Amino acid sequence: MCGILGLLLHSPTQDAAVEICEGLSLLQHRGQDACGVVTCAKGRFYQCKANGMVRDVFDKKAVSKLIGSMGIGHVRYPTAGSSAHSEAQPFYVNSPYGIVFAHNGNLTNTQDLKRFLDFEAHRHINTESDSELLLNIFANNLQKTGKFRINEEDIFTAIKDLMIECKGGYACVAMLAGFGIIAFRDPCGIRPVGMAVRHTNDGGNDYLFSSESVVADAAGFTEWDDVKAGEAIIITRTSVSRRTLVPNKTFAPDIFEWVYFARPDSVLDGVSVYRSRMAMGDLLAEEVRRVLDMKNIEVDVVIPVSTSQRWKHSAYSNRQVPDTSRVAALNLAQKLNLPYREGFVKNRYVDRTFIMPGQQMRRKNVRRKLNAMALEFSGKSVLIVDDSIVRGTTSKEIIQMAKDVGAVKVIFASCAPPIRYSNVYGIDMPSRNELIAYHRNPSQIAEALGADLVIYQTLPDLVRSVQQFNPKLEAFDCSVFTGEYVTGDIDEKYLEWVEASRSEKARLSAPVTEPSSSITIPRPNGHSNGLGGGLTAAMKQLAMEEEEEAMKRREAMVGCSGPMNGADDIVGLHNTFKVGSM
Ligand SMILES: O=P(O)(O)OC[C@H]1O[C@H](OP(=O)(O)OP(=O)(O)O)[C@H](O)[C@@H]1O
Ligand SMILES: NC(=O)CC[C@H](N)C(=O)O
Ligand SMILES: [Mg+2]
Repeated sequence: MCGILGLLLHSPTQDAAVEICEGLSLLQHRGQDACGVVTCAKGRFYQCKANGMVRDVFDKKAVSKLIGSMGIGHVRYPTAGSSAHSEAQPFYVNSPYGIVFAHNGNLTNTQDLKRFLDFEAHRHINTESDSELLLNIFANNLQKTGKFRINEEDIFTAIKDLMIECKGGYACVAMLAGFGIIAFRDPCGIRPVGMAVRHTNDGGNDYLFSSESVVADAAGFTEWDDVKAGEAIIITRTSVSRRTLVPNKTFAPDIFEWVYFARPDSVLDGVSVYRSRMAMGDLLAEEVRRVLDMKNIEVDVVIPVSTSQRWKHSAYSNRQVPDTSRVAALNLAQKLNLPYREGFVKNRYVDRTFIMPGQQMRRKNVRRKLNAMALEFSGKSVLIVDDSIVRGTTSKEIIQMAKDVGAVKVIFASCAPPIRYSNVYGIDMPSRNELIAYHRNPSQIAEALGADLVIYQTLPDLVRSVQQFNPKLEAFDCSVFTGEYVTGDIDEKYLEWVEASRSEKARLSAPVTEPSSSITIPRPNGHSNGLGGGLTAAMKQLAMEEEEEAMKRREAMVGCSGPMNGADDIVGLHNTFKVGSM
């Protein structure tokens, strides 16, 4: 799950960069590792990208160099490759025509694509990012037209072929130099992207593509319309063309977008995230009541995992972390007629922990992020509500915190069912073994977390929480709960490979060979960790993570210290590159 954005302004004399950066800051909750923007003016591209948050990478000087009235942007949460600067997006290829590309999701046939691009298309791939492969497949398909100038028809054909060739989850935005911006969504519509319009005073239209509708609302765009599964939209200065290219698959957006990823003030595929979370609280209340009655347990107070906040921290103000569990917890408390109290106070300067790289970093940050107020816990039987329990990092820490400040009983309720399976479509949950619910029943989970009782939402109720607001949504990707993958092509061998190559453990072991391939996956950042042989696994893990953090800091400072990805040069962070105009 990353954030993607595209903007084309009606006036060719206006710059798009400021609005793109503001939009990206509204999508920051979708990716905190790296961000980037590429704009286009008179057929030339201008780029700025680096590891770090939008507020850190895009200062006034950087934005002022991004000229041009159209552009695309990206915030990254890595699910393939590493966190290296070279894998920050948008990606660029100069041929054909000059293309930049930003991707949210994850491909599941990367080894086949890699082989094809190498042996048949003869395209050089310089990183481990699946998004670089996706871009090169798109470029190769456009190249096949052999045309000096292309049109919409050629682009639709290229994307249609891409949708047949590329498996997995992908919502993408692209820009062709001097031509326009493009958005498309995989045939199951697993990841979100939509479009909106802003009517200008001189009778023209500005166009926006964004992962979430909140960006459109904030920038005065209206007529939000989701890109359909298997559909592509091409916007030039003179036309908007849209076409469903692969119509026969089941539309199955990832239900975890409503559970955790998206902001509550967004509407995804016709369903308000906020309303769906209220419904999650209502339905979870019924399950909580049933279990508490059955076990004859009394609860004094309902406490969500975090508190709301808004802050002005940078040029891009009004950033708001989703704080997913609050909406549901409030409804749950009302339904059960129990007091609702904000027992945990959040340090607003610590970001989302689940999307942080490395377990050590995630654990450290839960404590830094949340503080339990003794007066709400002491001597009470508390029901803590969170949106989900994944690795158990957050819940374990806060259950302990609640006990430390005197809670006599801690019951933990989750708005999502137990998560027992890997995600392969763009959420970094590669390893079943790392999931607290894997091979555990609720009472074993409670024991592992240190809670007196854990209560989960049922899957039918979770589906109902979203579906009731748009009955046209007939299916969802619920693979993390069921192990059933909507693309229908994920087998045990693939899951084992993902697990072996991307789990926490994998980082400590030797490179992994991909299934039925001789290609090796290098360590994160493609370099040796330089550790001696006498360290314990835990010490190695910590040292690796610290080294990675330091590496990221160094990379963010100098702009590009890793391998290049087409557009990079060695002039530093705010590099500008130029390509021939069309
Ligand atoms: O079981 P875990 O592995 O800890 O993952 C689940 C937790 O991670 C997320 O919080 P996060 O801090 O990322 O974001 P938030 O501030 O939106 O709650 C989510 O809301 C859960 O609290
Ligand atoms: N979370 C995402 O959407 C990640 C996009 C892409 N797979 C990457 O790792 O950069
Ligand atoms: Mg949370």
